[in-house]
Amino acid sequence: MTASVQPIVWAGDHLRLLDQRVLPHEERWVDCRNAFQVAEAIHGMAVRGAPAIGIAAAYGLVLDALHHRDYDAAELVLAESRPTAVNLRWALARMRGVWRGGADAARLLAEAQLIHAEDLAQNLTMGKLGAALLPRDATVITHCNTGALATGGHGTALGVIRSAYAIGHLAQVYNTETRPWLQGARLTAWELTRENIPAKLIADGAAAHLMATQKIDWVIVGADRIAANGDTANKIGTYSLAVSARRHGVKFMVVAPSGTFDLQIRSGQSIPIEERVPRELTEFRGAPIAPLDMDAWNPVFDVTPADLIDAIVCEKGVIENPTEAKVRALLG
Ligand SMILES: CSC[C@H]1O[C@H](OP(=O)(O)O)[C@H](O)[C@@H]1O
Repeated sequence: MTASVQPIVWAGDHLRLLDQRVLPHEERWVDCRNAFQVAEAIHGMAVRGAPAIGIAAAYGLVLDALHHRDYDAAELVLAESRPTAVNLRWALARMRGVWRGGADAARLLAEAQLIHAEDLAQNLTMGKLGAALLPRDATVITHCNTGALATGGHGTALGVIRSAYAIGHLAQVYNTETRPWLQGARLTAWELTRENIPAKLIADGAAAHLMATQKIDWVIVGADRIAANGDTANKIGTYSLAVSARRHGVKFMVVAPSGTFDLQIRSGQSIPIEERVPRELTEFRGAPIAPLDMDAWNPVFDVTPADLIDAIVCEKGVIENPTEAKVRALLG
């Protein structure tokens, strides 16, 4: 079972990206013909989501290889497009391994397409593993967008939700709006409503009240980088969801493929947190929300300590109550 939407499409000599800046009310595509244009699409969040930006970056290298452009320059501009999601660097490293072997554009394309296909397969595996942790007719909260739009298809946390719904283990989703970029209100809502999965949108600030007043079984989120000890960087607001979940006896699940783990860093303190421009907070689509002279601080990720996480689901298996020993045992 895969989601109907495919936001990343290889079109023979260019890459087509479903522009996530204008969903859900407009379906517009961005056509990229070189690595720089893919890097711009990643930085500008036309394509976003940790696995999706890794997949897009892999295709970006192919675009430049097709025209025999400098590989190192292409890799650098892509690597610098966003700092937190380690999947970007993981994909670039995997492609470099192939290029170093003297690969031509056709071989690089095959590897990019393999990364893309493997991500979908991993998400379907994680969907099954995560759905099995949920009780029948579960009620869950999810944050940001972790669906087909953020991955190679099906999704990570939203993939667990899709898989759980398919087997009767899901009665209700509450998806947070996820300010300031509204991945939840615009993208997760779009994916859930297209598939008639029972969901209610909530303000980010309503999640703790929901957990305090109603039976919530799990909070299920994605990840952008997971340190060796299980500390997890994810969309801003994830940490406060984890604190509220622990306070109210709600279980907390992180869903991420193995390409999201960064075993080079031992704790979340070493994860670079992306800060974006203040106007993403003070405006929405160019319309001012705050006074024009209002400054803002706009970190777009935070780190949830491993001791607030009940389970990390990846395609290699489930890590319950994650510790460095357990993470390394599963992921080497
Ligand atoms: C499937 S992981 C998606 C992950 O990426 C999102 O961040 P962004 O929308 O800024 O790329 C968010 O942290 C999601 O959990």
